[in-house]
Amino acid sequence: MPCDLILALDVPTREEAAPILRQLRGQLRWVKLGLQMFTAYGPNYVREVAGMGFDIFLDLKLHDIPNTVGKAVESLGPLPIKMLTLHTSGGGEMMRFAKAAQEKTNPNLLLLGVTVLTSTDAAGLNEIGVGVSPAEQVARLGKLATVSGLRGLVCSPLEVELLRRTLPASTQLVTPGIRPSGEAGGDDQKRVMSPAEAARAGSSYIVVGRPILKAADPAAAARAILAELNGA
Ligand SMILES: O=c1ccn([C@@H]2O[C@H](COP(=O)(O)O)[C@@H](O)[C@H]2O)c(=O)[nH]1
Repeated sequence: MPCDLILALDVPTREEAAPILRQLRGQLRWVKLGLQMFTAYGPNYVREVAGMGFDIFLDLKLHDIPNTVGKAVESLGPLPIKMLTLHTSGGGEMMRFAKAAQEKTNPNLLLLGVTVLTSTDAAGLNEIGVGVSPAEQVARLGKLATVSGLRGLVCSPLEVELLRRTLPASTQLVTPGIRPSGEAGGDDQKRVMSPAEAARAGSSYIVVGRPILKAADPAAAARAILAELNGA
């Protein structure tokens, strides 16, 4: 199963983003715009990056009452975005409202349900009153998202094999928590794998931010990961 790279463009300014996008144009297909860039520059920046030829994953992780999330999806629908996130922990009704709004405003948009953040481990789940392992919670939320109409999930690559055994084969599994060493350390990501391991496990897409953005040559780091995926 092919696995593509999504660059998480988590930088403070558009000036910092510009040379990276310029150098990767034509080589990288997907760019993820998240809370940092969207809160700074808003919908116009989404249009601008899409206009450069990139496919846009808008990672806003919506989580609110069903009506509010549905209305937010309606407002976002006309944007040139191909993926949009919401938190599955918002519940089945919230996801159904989001799905209905997406079908109405942007039928080709893939809604992705975030299961358990890759920065959360068993202790982190326990801290918020969830007494099961990350894998069990991901399986539970993944099933809820699927019966609520979502066709894609965000999870750690560590849970991909488990989800592939239980969910429809067409489910798109998008996995952040990618570290080229394959090991967590030094930052907030806890449930991690290397790019090649994540691809072999069955990820549809991997999401990589800091390992590319903090490299001496970000464009070269992105190209190295693309090559690693091609060889996986
Ligand atoms: O569970 C999740 C969901 C989303 N993310 C996002 O992915 C990138 C990862 O960035 P790195 O710098 O490679 O850690 C970031 O934008 C997160 O908001 C995630 O990490 N985990």
